[in-house]
Amino acid sequence: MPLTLSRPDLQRSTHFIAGQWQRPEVGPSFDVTDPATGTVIASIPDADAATARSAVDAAHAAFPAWRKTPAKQRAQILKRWNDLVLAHQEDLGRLISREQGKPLAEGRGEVSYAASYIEWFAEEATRANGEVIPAPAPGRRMFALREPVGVVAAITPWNFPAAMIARKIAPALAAGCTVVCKPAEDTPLTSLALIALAQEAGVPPGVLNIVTASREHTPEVVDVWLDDARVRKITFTGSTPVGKHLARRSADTLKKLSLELGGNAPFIVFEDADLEAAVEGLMAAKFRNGGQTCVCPNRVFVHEAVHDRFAALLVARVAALQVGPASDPASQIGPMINARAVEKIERHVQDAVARGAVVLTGGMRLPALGANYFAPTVLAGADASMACACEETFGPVAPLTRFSDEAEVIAQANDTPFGLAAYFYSNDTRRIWRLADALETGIVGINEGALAAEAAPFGGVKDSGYGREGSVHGLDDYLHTKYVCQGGLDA
Ligand SMILES: NC(=O)c1ccc[n+]([C@@H]2O[C@H](COP(=O)([O-])OP(=O)(O)OC[C@H]3O[C@@H](n4cnc5c(N)ncnc54)[C@H](O)[C@@H]3O)[C@@H](O)[C@H]2O)c1
Ligand SMILES: N[C@@H](CC=O)C(=O)O
Repeated sequence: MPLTLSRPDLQRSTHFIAGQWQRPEVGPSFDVTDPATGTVIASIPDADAATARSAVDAAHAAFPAWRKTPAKQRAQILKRWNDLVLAHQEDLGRLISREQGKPLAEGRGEVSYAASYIEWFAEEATRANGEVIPAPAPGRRMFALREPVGVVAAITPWNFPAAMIARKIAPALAAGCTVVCKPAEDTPLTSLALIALAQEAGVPPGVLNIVTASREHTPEVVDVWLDDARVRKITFTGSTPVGKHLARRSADTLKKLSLELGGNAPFIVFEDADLEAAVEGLMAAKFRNGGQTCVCPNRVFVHEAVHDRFAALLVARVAALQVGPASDPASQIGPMINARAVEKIERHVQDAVARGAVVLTGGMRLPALGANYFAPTVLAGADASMACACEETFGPVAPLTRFSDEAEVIAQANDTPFGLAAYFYSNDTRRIWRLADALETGIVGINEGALAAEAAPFGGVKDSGYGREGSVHGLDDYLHTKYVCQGGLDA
């Protein structure tokens, strides 16, 4: 089915550097495909090192003027960008769904979610206040000023192609930084459309630059940015191995880093929980975007007293999920992003079954729908020896594990190198605060499955990374503090 947009010009297929949409006359390109069908949607340029460098040249040249642009003016541009994103919600939602595969309702929802970060940081731009420090000696005035860090490189994932770009670019621009961006190779079209709207909103040439690259060429592009001392910050969302690689490789130029990496979220259901609410919460947290979200529960611990009742309620809901392409309005679970993703999910399920888990529903690919579909799955009898308990499955699989004791389940929940999100359901106030304190994660959901919001600090601990996106803390990652002291002021 052709992709029809009310603004066809939002479907861009070139780099955007120094305010120009640029497509090299010669040079490699790569295909963007619809994960539902495998059909090619677009062919876009595959950047090389020279293109990556020219993006930094543009961002570096634009930085002095942009940092001096009054915060209120930067805020007004961001507000116009927010308005344009919302005005084109349907087109952007269609683009997201087509290249990423999520159902159209979720695609539209992601557009509002992305816009909420742009609006939030438009407002935060005008509040990057410094401090006047009481001087410890006479005749001095002491200040802490907050300044933009400089050129920021943003590397984004495919699972939220609009929201992850917005959550990085909006605070960078609000702080007065300029940006070079490389979107995920699976979903570049949404990013290009967002940048086209930013240009329309009045972001000056060079302030925002985007280059597209295939998986093969991505290291060549990003290595240029890692080695270039003019790039002062890397902001990355994606897998932990790539995040660690970026941390190692940026050490020589001591860049500031924000890393939003993988998770292995526990979801704990205590015997005193409201089971219907817990099932509802798990459905929202686990099956959003087909389970391809960094905060998706990866391990579900259920108290033995309620395990079978919870499992029955959950299986009824999961078995009823409608799987299909985004083009079908009835679809609730779309295709997985690509063949690698389906292979990993299948491997996790097969490994769990080989180690004694039982499939309560799902458990297999759905080839009649297409190569990238996997049935929403519930497993019982999961344990810590299984791959699905140690690695992020990133798919629609809920592995259930019985537990009997609070201390034991806390230890199990924390027994992972990851620490992004954790969820639990309980109605015991003392237990609630014991758990909130004991869980080693950056985010805790208590009787709630949907946690992300522009006003909330999003980020992890341990191997899930560092830095916070969104909230009043989200701007800090794009600012540094300059201490200024004036002496000789004694009367
Ligand atoms: N935290 C998240 O939101 C998130 C998002 C996507 C994937 N993941 C995790 O990562 C797993 C693999 O997914 P993926 O392969 O798309 O993630 P990935 O980390 O490989 O890709 C994320 C981004 O990093 C870029 N990238 C890849 N290799 C790079 C390199 N050597 N140097 C610089 N940039 C590089 C990609 O092009 C993409 O833009 C998933 O199964 C999931 O566990 C997490
Ligand atoms: N999708 C997350 C980010 C990573 O997947 C969010 O809920 O914002």
